[in-house]
Amino acid sequence: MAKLFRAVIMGPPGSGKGTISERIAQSFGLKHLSSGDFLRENIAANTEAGVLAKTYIERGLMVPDNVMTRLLLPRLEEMTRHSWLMDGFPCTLAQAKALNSTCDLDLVISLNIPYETLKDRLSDRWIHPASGRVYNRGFNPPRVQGRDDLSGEPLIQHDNDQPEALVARLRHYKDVAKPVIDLYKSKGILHTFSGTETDRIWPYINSLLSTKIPSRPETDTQHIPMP
Ligand SMILES: Nc1ncnc2c1ncn2[C@H]1C[C@H](O)[C@@H](COP(=O)(O)OP(=O)(O)OP(=O)(O)O)O1
Ligand SMILES: Nc1nc2c(ncn2[C@@H]2O[C@H](COP(=O)(O)OP(=O)(O)O)[C@@H](O)[C@H]2O)c(=O)[nH]1
Repeated sequence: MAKLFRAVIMGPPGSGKGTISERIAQSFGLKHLSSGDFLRENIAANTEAGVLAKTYIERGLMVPDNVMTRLLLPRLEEMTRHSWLMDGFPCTLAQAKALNSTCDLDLVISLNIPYETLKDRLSDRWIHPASGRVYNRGFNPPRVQGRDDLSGEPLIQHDNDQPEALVARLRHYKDVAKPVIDLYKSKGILHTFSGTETDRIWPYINSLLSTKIPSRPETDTQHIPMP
């Protein structure tokens, strides 16, 4: 079996983690795991962790580390046959240490995007709340304005994506992410990408991953029978 590949993508809100994760998943056959998606699934299924997490998310707060690790680590432990890319976790040092005790990461991508760019993107981010799919009127507009492409349901904007909330969110990100970034730097697995446009950053990420993942993982490869 091809060697499994485990990666994490980090960056402030609006840096393009979700957008780039989708491209990586498509190009390299990794499973895109998202902490936000796990939380939404657990909230929808009314699990114990989901009910607890909801009380924090509704107040615009981060979910406590012990709830996040209780929720995510068992899911990762189950993924013994898959290569994956995790988006949104770890975001604190405690989460990173817990992840470290579960698996060895091959690579960490950190996105470094200027404040003005984040502000512009997030003030125009439209979200389909049930799925977490995101749109941006300039960059990837929905086919029908204000509606999700797949379900046709209405899109919403989050108050905390608006500029008034962004400075505090970014300050919080910088404070909690710094020790995580330092940890991955010391392990020699951190790769930082800077820029204002996803389309210009993507080729660099693509070529880095091409050197690390020689072929699509076996589990995702289609076997075409010989004629
Ligand atoms: N690793 C985590 N630790 C604690 N709370 C988390 C974590 N990941 C997600 N959450 C919480 C806080 C978020 O408000 C909520 C939804 O997450 P997510 O869908 O990633 O949206 P977000 O809009 O806050 O992130 P971003 O702006 O970076 O995309 O879940
Ligand atoms: N204008 C513009 N918008 C982008 C670009 N890359 C991503 N976006 C949009 O910016 C917003 C934030 O991207 P997202 O992937 O959700 O970032 P995340 O918060 O780090 O997961 C979304 O509305 C994306 O559609 C870009 O290069 N230019």
